[in-house]
Amino acid sequence: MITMDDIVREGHPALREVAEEVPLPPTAEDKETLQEMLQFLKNSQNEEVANKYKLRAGVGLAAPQLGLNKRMIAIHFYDFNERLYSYGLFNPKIVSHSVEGTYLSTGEGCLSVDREVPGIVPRHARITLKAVDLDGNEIKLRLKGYAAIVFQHEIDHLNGIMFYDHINQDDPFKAPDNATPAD
Ligand SMILES: O=C(O)C[C@@H](Cc1ccccc1)[C@H](O)SCc1ccccc1
Ligand code: NI
Repeated sequence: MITMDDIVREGHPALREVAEEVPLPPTAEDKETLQEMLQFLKNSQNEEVANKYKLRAGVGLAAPQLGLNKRMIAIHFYDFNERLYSYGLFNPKIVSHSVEGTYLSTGEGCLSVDREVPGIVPRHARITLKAVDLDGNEIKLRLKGYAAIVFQHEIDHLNGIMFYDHINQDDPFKAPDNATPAD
């Protein structure tokens, strides 16, 4: 099972690389890895398992955070309306996005960052994403609000981008133009 020991921390080169497309159909190994990434998120949100294995809660995980240069992400969370988002995705791609922006008023964190980095992280308010899921199906997702933020955070990891790269260094808590908070 994946534990925090498997998650690389800032400074590791994998977090600053552009990850490679995964050849499809996926190998059994790539499929197994993505399934383990999804299981990690479920484990991290289960109090008993998280305490036993000292897991930090996570709603998303990208393969580069395991030191793997592969375009794979796992997502697992319930949004504010209790809708479950649970996906293992190969080669996710944002195909369109809104001009309007959004952000979490409390900022963002990252399982690969063992420190608080305060500040607003501007994100697209709505995105349309295409990917291949664990069953090999091509899927298209239209996302907004918190869900859009989580998927953008993970897809950033595939492009070597960390959440704090987006924070306005001159005024970290300045609300971005044309943006409304998601929370
Ligand atoms: O490091 C990661 O990629 C996982 C992040 C994803 C994330 C953080 C902030 C905003 C959107 C996505 C972890 O989930 S950080 C810990 C966490 C746990 C529960 C809720 C929000 C953040
Ligand atoms: Ni992260």
